[in-house]
Amino acid sequence: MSITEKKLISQKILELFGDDVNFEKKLVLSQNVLDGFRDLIELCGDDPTRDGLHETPFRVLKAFLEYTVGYRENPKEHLEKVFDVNHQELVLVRDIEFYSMCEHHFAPFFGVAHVGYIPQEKITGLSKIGRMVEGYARRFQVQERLTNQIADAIEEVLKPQGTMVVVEAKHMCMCGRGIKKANSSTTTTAVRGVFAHQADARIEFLSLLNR
Ligand SMILES: Nc1nc2c(ncn2[C@@H]2O[C@H](COP(=O)(O)OP(=O)(O)OP(=O)(O)O)[C@@H](O)[C@H]2O)c(=O)[nH]1
Ligand SMILES: [Zn+2]
Repeated sequence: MSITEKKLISQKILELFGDDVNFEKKLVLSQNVLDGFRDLIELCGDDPTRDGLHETPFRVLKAFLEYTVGYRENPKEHLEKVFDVNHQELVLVRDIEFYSMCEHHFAPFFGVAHVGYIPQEKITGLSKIGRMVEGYARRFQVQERLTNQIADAIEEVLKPQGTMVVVEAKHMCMCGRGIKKANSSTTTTAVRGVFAHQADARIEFLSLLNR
């Protein structure tokens, strides 16, 4: 790579991490990552210097920062905007779309989360539940952990009577490679408080979901 190209790449990395206190470390890591992606392209059988692929390693680096933006926030904090409203029945926010990254293959998995809770004293803004889901999804994940983290965040911040989360997702690592089951999808649940102890509460949640 020419000196001009190296300078250009350092400039782009500076734009990404210029404000970061660990800039020097991130510069070295980024350069290593770019070298790694170039090697990967070559290993797969293509030429990393050809026109269409030349800028791909940097694009992939940027895309990965976007897939994992959740590491750079505390998703629970979104829920902390609470209101004291006397509502003692189920609040269900359904079909919250998310896009996550399987930690085993770095392949996407995506779908919807349905998040329900029965408040005690506090409720939160509905959009904040979506923001919290996004914060946990945008990491290297497995679906079960994602499901539990969503439930635990609601429990910890809102201290409700109970929380129930259902996550439905499609895993590209099962569709496009490996076992290649393109139509398969996975459903996971997490229940806390009254949802763990009372079948009626779970039935109400599921019947609303299946309407
Ligand atoms: N439980 C769970 N498993 C997942 C998730 N995402 C991917 N996996 C699984 O992680 C497992 C990794 O298995 P390994 O045998 O180590 O890897 P592999 O040889 O690539 O496996 P195959 O996918 O079967 O080809 C696979 O069975 C995946 O289906 C997830 O969110 N939850
Ligand atoms: Zn996977």
